[in-house]
Amino acid sequence: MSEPQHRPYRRVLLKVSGEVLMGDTPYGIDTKTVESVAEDIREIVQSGVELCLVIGGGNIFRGMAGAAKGMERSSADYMGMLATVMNALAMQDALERIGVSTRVQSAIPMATVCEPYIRRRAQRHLEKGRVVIFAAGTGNPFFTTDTAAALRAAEMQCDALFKGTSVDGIYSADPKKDPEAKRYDTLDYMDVLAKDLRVMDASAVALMRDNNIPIVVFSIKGRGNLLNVLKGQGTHTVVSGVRAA
Ligand SMILES: Nc1ncnc2c1ncn2[C@@H]1O[C@H](COP(=O)(O)OP(=O)(O)OP(=O)(O)O)[C@@H](O)[C@H]1O
Ligand SMILES: O=c1ccn([C@@H]2O[C@H](COP(=O)(O)O)[C@@H](O)[C@H]2O)c(=O)[nH]1
Repeated sequence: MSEPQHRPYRRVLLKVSGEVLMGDTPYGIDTKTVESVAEDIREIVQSGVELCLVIGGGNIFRGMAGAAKGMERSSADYMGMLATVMNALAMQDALERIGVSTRVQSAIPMATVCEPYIRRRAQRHLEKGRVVIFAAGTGNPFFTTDTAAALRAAEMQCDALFKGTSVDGIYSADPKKDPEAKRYDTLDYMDVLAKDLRVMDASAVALMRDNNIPIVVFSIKGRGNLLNVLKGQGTHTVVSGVRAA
């Protein structure tokens, strides 16, 4: 497999898997894990990268899980979106405690808690060096935070979408289920879609393909991984329009 190509990124959207924020606990927010991710984020903000964040909600609630137990899907999805607001506030708190200036913007307006999502305002925050945390996904049920991350990455004209998750890249099959699965260094958008490699929603991958924004999948579990991957080092998979040789 070829070495991943490094290109400098000026503005990045980082999607953090909600499940990672559980740390070793079975549910919810592990403060130490949130603090560790916050330290990683501070490092890359200090390196001059403009950073926005989308955090999943899988550590608290997923709409599909509620629907599987008989809930109306839309109501369950709104609960999932509210879960992402809790994660966003936890991350904001951890970042501000270590001196990183942040704003939370929610796709579901909640005026007493955070700003509503306003695209031009978010861009201004980024220009000023603030980390913008986009909460409540897209604000619509039947979507996921992967799609929200892709949507905001396109709106913010990001140079890359980083997906920080619990696996260190995209494999030929789910590595948690298939120990024989092989990791790719690079992939074309179409490969991910055609091979049905389910590390990220197909709608998110298609949106990134249409806007020619590379996706970088890496494990955010190890301290320092984010900066390494940003430098083009460490283990990760880059998805772009460039097919591997
Ligand atoms: N081909 C594949 N390569 C790598 N990972 C895969 C693949 N197929 C499925 N996966 C799974 O995808 C998951 C990565 O997605 P993640 O858990 O971050 O989901 P998410 O829904 O975005 O996050 P959350 O809901 O926790 O916020 C990993 O747990 C991994 O086991
Ligand atoms: O745009 C969106 C984003 C999310 N949801 C709901 O939230 C949960 C948690 O998000 P994950 O991406 O699974 O971490 C998701 O399962 C949906 O129920 C949504 O409805 N719309």
